[in-house]
Amino acid sequence: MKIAYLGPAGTFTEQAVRQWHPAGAGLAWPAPTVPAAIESLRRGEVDAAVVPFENSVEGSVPATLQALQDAGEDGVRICAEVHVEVQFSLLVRPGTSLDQVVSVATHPHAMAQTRGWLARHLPDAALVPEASTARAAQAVAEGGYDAAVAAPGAADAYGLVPVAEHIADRDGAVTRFVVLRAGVAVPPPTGSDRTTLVALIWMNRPGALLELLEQFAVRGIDLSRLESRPTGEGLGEYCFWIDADAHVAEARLREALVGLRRTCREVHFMGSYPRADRRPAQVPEHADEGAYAEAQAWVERLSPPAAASGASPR
Ligand SMILES: O=C(O)C(=O)C[C@]1(C(=O)O)C=C[C@@H](O)C=C1
Repeated sequence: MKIAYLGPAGTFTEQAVRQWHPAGAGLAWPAPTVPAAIESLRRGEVDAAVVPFENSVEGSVPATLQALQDAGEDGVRICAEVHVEVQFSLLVRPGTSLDQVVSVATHPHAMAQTRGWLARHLPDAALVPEASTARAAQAVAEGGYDAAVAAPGAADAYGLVPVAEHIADRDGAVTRFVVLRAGVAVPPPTGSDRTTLVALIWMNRPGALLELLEQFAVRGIDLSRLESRPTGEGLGEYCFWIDADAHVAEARLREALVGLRRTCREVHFMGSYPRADRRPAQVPEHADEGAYAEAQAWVERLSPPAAASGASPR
């Protein structure tokens, strides 16, 4: 399997690839940006793309959400997720000391997670955003900057050394990565699944967001994430990214999707896939498969199809 990921070698995304597909990691293609990884999947040059989705401290990764919004429902789908614990080191060329550092490069999400440490220890340093933490480390090796905030493992890849370790402002940060594929079947339900949707509601309709949430609430579906993002169509035009703790094969989610489709301007199905933490879904009794099957059968008994009831249309 050929896998594209946000490169170069040494990113946290590469760690996610190793976790998801240890055998495929050696052949993986380090894409320069998230959109480039997704585009290579759309063009059929790779079988999967692994990209960062959200971080427990800094929130969602805009480049990924935007690229997926641009790709639309028919482009690519999420088929798995991977959680990676992130830890940051300040990497320099051998021989550089902390007081010699006047420029620091890293990915904006890594910058945000180490902002306090950088302000305390390098208040005068120029902070430069780079495409990834490993790209920043590579640029330090090339002489472009004095230091990079990167994964500890990136030091070996680029001949750098840590001048400081564990520099995150909060311990235990986790980044959630998603595995994208094109033209493959939805993975079967496992009892611990998530479904990602993008919904565009009628913005001028009072109660439209409440109506969207009700589709899940009345069917006993827990939402683990709800985020509004601009659609790009104009000021005040938003779409909602939703993570629902259910699988599209379950009756409760299928009915919720019917409700969303009827009441929203647009709904995009981005994939149903197993949760990385394998936490079993909490399904209330009134929303389990048995409850839906029993209720459906009852409705059918109430009004049999016209032909079967013997009624002749006039
Ligand atoms: O630059 C990397 O190493 C990445 O894999 C990207 C990324 C991100 O987009 O959040 C992943 C995890 C860290 O939070 C910092 C950067």
